[in-house]
Amino acid sequence: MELQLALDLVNIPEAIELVKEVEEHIDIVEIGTPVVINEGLHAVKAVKEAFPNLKVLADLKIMDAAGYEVMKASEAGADIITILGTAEDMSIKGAVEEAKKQGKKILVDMIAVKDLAGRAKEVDTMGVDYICVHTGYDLQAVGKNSFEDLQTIKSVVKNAKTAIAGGIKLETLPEVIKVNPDLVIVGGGITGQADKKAAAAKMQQMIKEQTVTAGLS
Ligand SMILES: O=C(CO)[C@H](O)[C@H](O)COP(=O)(O)O
Repeated sequence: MELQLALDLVNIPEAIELVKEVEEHIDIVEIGTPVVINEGLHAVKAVKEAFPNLKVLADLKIMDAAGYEVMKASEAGADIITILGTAEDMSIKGAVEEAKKQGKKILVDMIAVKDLAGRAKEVDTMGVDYICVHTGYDLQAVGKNSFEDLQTIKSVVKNAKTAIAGGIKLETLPEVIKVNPDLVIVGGGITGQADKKAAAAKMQQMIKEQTVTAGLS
């Protein structure tokens, strides 16, 4: 099980400072959609250059022109690129094809997918690397989370790795990791803490303990 730090509300220098604090406790840095909107793919390039040993995920939430956008993110140094589960099958297949050409990975974000089990089964046949349940900020604001959705995809996904994002905090992490996703994505649960390093370290420790308990190490 891996830990991904999501950076959504920072500029490039702030992103680099933040990652410096927690780099030893995370596996993947996400350049969040708002950062890409504000800074462009320069943010992906700058973070990858500053931390070549960390994987960088570009949260483009691609909806169309997938092959081209995967190519541009790959050129900027992204290791993993996101596409929406609500995109056309042809777009998802195009993203996978380009990612394979570039030696990169595709994460499908299932935000706003209505038939989660059905769509997860379909997407799982398309060669994607990760399928991620996600409660976005707008639904977090009304008290929603993706914990049950994680169980749903765990029961139907046979090929891809599973991931979860959206409002995960230290207090709710145990509920998440007991379902054994392959990837846990945390933004505000680390970046909103006064001691970010301690929060990331604690989360990493809890994930490692669960991975050993489940015999997945
Ligand atoms: O993709 C995102 C928002 O669309 C966020 O990066 C993701 O939800 C993780 O951040 P947080 O833990 O703060 O919810």
